[in-house]
Amino acid sequence: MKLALTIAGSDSGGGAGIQADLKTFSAHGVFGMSVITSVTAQNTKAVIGVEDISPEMVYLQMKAVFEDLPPDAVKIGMVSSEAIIKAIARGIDEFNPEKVVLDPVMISKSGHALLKPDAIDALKKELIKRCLVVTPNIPEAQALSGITIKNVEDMKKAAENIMSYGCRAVIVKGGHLEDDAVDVFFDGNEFRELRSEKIPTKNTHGTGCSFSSAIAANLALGHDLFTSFKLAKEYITSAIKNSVNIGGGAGPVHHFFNLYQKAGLNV
Ligand SMILES: Nc1ncnc2c1ncn2[C@@H]1O[C@H](COP(=O)(O)OP(=O)(O)OP(=O)(O)O)[C@@H](O)[C@H]1O
Ligand SMILES: Cc1ncc(CO)c(N)n1
Repeated sequence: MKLALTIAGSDSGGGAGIQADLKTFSAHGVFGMSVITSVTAQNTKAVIGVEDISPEMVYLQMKAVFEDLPPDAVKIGMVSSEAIIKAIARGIDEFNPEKVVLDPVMISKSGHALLKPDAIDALKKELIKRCLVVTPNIPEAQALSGITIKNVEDMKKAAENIMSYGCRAVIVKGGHLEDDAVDVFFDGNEFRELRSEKIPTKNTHGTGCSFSSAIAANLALGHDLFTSFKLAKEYITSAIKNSVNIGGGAGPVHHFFNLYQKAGLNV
């Protein structure tokens, strides 16, 4: 059994954060574990409260997991504050995971800040260099690079800039582009693009979380980074196509666990 760990915030609505990550791991047949950084009171419409877990408790959750259940890959999502970033950096340095995917979550789809503005500097200086790949969406790539992004060329410039903080690859996600959903991958040598048609739906809660968790799950399964990106892009496209129209706001993407299909059952 392969193991994957998510270090992220809890979404009470079940569509993003820890909940989306664990559903994604299960859909890939990977055993999921969690380090909770923050608890959000959230649904498809809004975030109505946020309470951070103490940095020491974030570190202790990492210690408990790594000392007994060393993960094959790690995904980091909402980190909330500089103190939590420092606790995660301490855990990474002590336990040395090889494959870390960082989704630099800043603002929820409903518009609520999930990272304190003064923590962006710590994200750049303390976390990015400890990660294999960073997966910003367009507003996050703009905030990290200082480059205004209007098209794929700008996405490439931003990816190059973010690489300078010391990760081994960057994927700038194009879900916020007007036309096709184009994601740009850069590993310091070459740029590669994966494109899918924009699916016309309001139900995209959890796309970014599920996408980065799918990359981590595929890395845990032993795929190389670009293959993991390609598989994750297929997974998220399918999850958005099958997104669920629940709640009054942006409904969640759907995660398939195909064990029933494997057993020949049609449920
Ligand atoms: N409407 C859509 N149709 C097709 N693909 C999409 C759509 N929206 C997002 N994607 C894809 O989903 C993945 C996640 O991208 P997105 O830019 O939505 O992340 P995000 O903004 O970080 O998500 P979140 O708001 O959950 O944090 C990318 O591969 C992107 O191309
Ligand atoms: C806890 C959490 N993490 C990430 C996101 C993504 O926007 C969210 N809405 N909530």
